[in-house]
Amino acid sequence: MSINSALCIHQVSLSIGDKAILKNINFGVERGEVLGVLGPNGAGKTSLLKVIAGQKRHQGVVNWCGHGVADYSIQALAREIAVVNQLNDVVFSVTLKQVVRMGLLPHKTLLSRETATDSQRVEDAIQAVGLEGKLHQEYSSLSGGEQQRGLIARALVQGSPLLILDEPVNHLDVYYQHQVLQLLHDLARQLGVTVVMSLHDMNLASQYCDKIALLNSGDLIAYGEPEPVLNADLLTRVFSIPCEVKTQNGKPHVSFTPSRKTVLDLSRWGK
Ligand SMILES: Nc1ncnc2c1ncn2[C@@H]1O[C@H](COP(=O)(O)OP(=O)(O)OP(=O)(O)O)[C@@H](O)[C@H]1O
Repeated sequence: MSINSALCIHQVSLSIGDKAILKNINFGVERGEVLGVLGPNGAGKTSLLKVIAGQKRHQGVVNWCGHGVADYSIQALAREIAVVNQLNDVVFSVTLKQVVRMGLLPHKTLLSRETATDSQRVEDAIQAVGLEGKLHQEYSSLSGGEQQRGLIARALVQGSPLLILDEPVNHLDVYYQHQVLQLLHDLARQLGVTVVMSLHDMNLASQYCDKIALLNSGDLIAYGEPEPVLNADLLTRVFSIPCEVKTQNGKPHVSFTPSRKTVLDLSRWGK
């Protein structure tokens, strides 16, 4: 990890009450890299993304391009960092186009009007995520996967050089999982956008991420390229399920082989 990395996470810790959520995390991400944050439920993935996005008070340093995220004004931070949270951040009655248009706000003043170029940018982003037929549909009536793609379109419109996404493919079918991850990968490669996202699917992470951060109970267990991090012994230990890793198309491919025994006690639910 370099202290000079575009995104530098240095000795970052987060506690809530007496619970340590993140423990002395250190890594760096370069411009145009795609980082996948992996780990079991409760490992601290969302908390880490919120810390990086400047949404949670923490100990230690989070620098983006040499400046602490806490030092940016709210509008300057929104120009630098676009965030796609897990679904639920649009609660009022608006169309898809209006939601995506919100991505323009960090670039506008109170009095500035939307230009033809702005409008085209919004429509292009909606097209990029395959929702051009839904422009005027009420956002809340879209399916979970369509809403997710709408939020990604909003982040595209925002045009920030750092893109943070919490489980961006969670609600997507297999076709759109690959479409969205390929789009994020292309943004990184072609426009130099730095992408940081949490994922649960290790094989998607292996295919689309340059680096992987593996968290467990708030600790950074491993960090680096997919091959050393997606290691069978390590994953078996972290996820408590036997696991095998083979190489497919030059990338690690992970298969878990769970035992059929359940740890949940169903005896009280019988007749
Ligand atoms: N406000 C809070 N108060 C108490 N505990 C919290 C709070 N926010 C998060 N936590 C705890 O911090 C831990 C990490 O939560 P986080 O949401 O970051 O995990 P995650 O890795 O994203 O999990 P998941 O895969 O289930 O989404 C969890 O044990 C969670 O219960």
